[in-house]
This record gives sequence, structure tokens and C-alpha cells, in this order.
Amino acid sequence: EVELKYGADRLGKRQDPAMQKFRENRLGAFIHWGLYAIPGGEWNNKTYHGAAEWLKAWAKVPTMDWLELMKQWNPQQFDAKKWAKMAKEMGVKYVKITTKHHEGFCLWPSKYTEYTVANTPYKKDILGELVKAYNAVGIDVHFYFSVLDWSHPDWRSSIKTQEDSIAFQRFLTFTDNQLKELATRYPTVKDFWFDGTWDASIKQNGWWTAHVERMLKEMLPGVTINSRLRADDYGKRHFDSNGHLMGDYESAYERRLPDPVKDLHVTKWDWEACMTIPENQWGYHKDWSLSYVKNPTEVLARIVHAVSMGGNMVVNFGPQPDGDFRPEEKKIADFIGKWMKKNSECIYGCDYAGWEKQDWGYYTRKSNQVYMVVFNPPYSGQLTVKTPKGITITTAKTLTGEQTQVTETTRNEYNVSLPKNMPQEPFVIKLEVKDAQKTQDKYREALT
Ligand SMILES: COc1ccc([C@@H]2N[C@@H](C)[C@@H](O)[C@H]2O)cc1
Repeated sequence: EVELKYGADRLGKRQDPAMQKFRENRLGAFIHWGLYAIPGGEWNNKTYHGAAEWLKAWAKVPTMDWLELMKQWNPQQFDAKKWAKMAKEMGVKYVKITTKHHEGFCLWPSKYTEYTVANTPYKKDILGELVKAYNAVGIDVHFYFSVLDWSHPDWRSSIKTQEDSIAFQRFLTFTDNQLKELATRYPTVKDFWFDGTWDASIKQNGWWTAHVERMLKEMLPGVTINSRLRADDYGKRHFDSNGHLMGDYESAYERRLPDPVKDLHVTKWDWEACMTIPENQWGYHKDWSLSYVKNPTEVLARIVHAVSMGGNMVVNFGPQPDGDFRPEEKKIADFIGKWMKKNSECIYGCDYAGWEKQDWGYYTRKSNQVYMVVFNPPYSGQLTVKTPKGITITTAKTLTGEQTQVTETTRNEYNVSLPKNMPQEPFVIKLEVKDAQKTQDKYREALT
């Protein structure tokens, strides 16, 4: 191992109550809301197919022109209590809110920049109202924060000159001030999810990323920090030069998931994935017909896939400029919520089962209960289950209590029969398992 001053502060998974809550939450929602919602992917009558929250870049809009959008920021339909009700009914345990995206517009009245809600027709502290409303219904609030800030004259993507270096140090101080402001104004925040940290300027200042993690953990004991903030002494990101995960959980799975067979290494650490409902839209885009939009079951499958590999999943919502949600997003939230009401036992507090993935769906586990979440019921009517050595299945029944047949077909292999009245949506079979020390082994290996 190499000597590091700004590498991982800890080895292995955090086991304190705050991290256990983060992990057991499992299902979260992302809110991407900013000035970009106003143009919704269209600029000067041209529609851009790229991510709507990056429109400023696609349409090459000068910063001052872009920030003129503040004059139109007046979401008359915004009602934090309605947003909290929607999240509660969807079954999410936490919501990650874009406090400031790359555009530099702040949803809270920051005193370190003029580009905030306070200087818009709306005036009020949107972030404060959301923190209060989500917390009031028992939902944790996480802050998304973009270090990259297109509105700030001292931002640099690379440090080429002494002037760059002096400006960038001013920028890092500005960023420290905003982070301290957020931690002070909203002390119930449970997590900071950093983005916009891929540039050389940040990689060259790994010390600063370590300082931010330590500063926030000092101000807010228990707070969790994503790996994407972190660069070590040599600019290595997420995992330090000794291969140790920095921050409290890996945050590299954005719009993609680890493979349930080839990527089992991710089960060794905490991780959180995030996903969009269209192919790639985080902020509000007027026209969702431009790319594939996942159906509710596809969204559900990604949630279960993440939990089955010991990760969290955050489903993204991009609210409209008026502060209401588009119908497609309300439908997804409603479907997930209805499914979670019946089946959340296989999600909350669950983890990787350590069993070999089968085609019919995913396993999740909570203590000695293994859940089979069935997405693809087979024509054979039999669900193949392969148990690890020494593990036997005692019972199998649906969450509605219907017993299903368990037949041992060979050593450590079983057929679990499909329930008689099969639901017309993904369903769960709960297995009681036994760690059988002495199993009389009546099976014979074929001599080949
Ligand atoms: C350079 O590619 C990207 C892609 C997405 C992002 C941002 N991360 C997501 C969580 C959204 O905030 C997206 O704008 C930034 C840079």
C-alpha cells in the first residue's frame, strides 16, 4: 500500500446507526429542479435531445443569458406538502434534492451568491420548505450538491496558470461557505451527494475533498457522503490508490447497474444507484417522446436488482416549472407505491442473499428469510432455486400467505412451484431457510 494523506478514512462498511438507516432505507427519490425546468430542453425554438439540465451547454447559452431565467422562476403550483405526500405514498424512505446543479442557481437563499430563489419572483426558501415537509412525514432528506458551478467566475475545470490557481482557491472557499451554510440552516440533512467533481481542477485538489468530508462529518455527526466527492493525493476518484472506497458508499452507478453474476464484488461495500425514467433526462424536458421511457415494471425491476446486490436505488423526478409533476412521473410513483404497500418486506432492510441468480428474478434477504422476487414466471411452473452448501429450505409461501410446493430435485437444488392464483404483476415468495449442519447426502456425483 502507498502512504496517503487524503485516501479512505475507514476500511469496510460503516456500522453506526445513521449508516444502518441509510442502508435499510434502500429506496429513494431524486428531485432535479432548477432554472433548466423553465426552457425544458428547448432554446430559441430549437429542441435539444440531450439531458435538459445540461441545456445551457448544448445550446451554448452565455451565463448571463441563462441566469435571466431567474426572472421567470415563480412555481405557483409548488406545494411542499403535496410533494411529501407523493413521496410517502410511493414508499421512498429518503429524497435527494438538487440544492444547486451545475447552473449555479440555489434552491435556498444562499448569502454567498445572488443566484438564488431569494432573488426571483417566488422569493421563498424552497429547500427549507421541502426539508420541513419531507421530515414531517418521516422521510429523510439528502442534498445533491454540484461542485462544478457554471455561474461562478472563479470556477476552473483545469489549473493552467497562477491566476487559475488563485481564482480556484477562492472558488473552493466559496464552496466551503455554501456547504457550511447548508449544514447550518438544515441540520436534519442526512447525506451529501456530490456531483460535478470529475474535472482536473478537483482531482488536483484531493486534499480539499477530504477536508469537505471531514468538515461535514464534524458539523453533522452521522451524515453520509458519497464516493463521487472524493479524490486522493494522486487524483484517484471513488477508490483511493490502495483500492479502498472513499466516502461512505459507492455512487458510480448512474443510469446503469452492476451485473448480478459478473459484478458480485460490489456486495462487499455499500453503494447507491440512481436512475432516470426516460433514457437520460434528470431535469424537466418538455418532450419525452424523444427517447425510450421505462414502464413501471422496468423501474421496479431496477429497484429490486439494486437491493438484490446490497445497494440502494434512487428514482429520479424532474418537476415542471410550475412546481407540479408530469403525469408520467405521477403514474410511476403510484405504481411503485401500490406494489410497495404489498411487498416492501422484500426491500426495506434487505440485502444481498448470496445465492446464485436465476432467470425468474431476484433474491433479497433479511436475517434468515430469503425473498424470491419473481419477474419472469417460467412455463415449467417450477422456480429453480440453488442453495449454498449446507443451506436447506424449510417453507415457501407468498406474502399473502399462500403455501407453495418445495421439492428437492438434487443436492442443493429445489423446485419451488408457482402459486396457484398467480398475481398479474411481479410477486414475492418468502423462504424460511435452515443452516443444516448435518445433511444426510443421498445424492451421488456422476463419474465423468
Ligand atoms: C459528463 O456527463 C455527465 C452526466 C450526468 C451528469 C449529472 N449527474 C446526474 C445525477 C445529473 O445531475 C446529471 O446532470 C453530469 C455529467
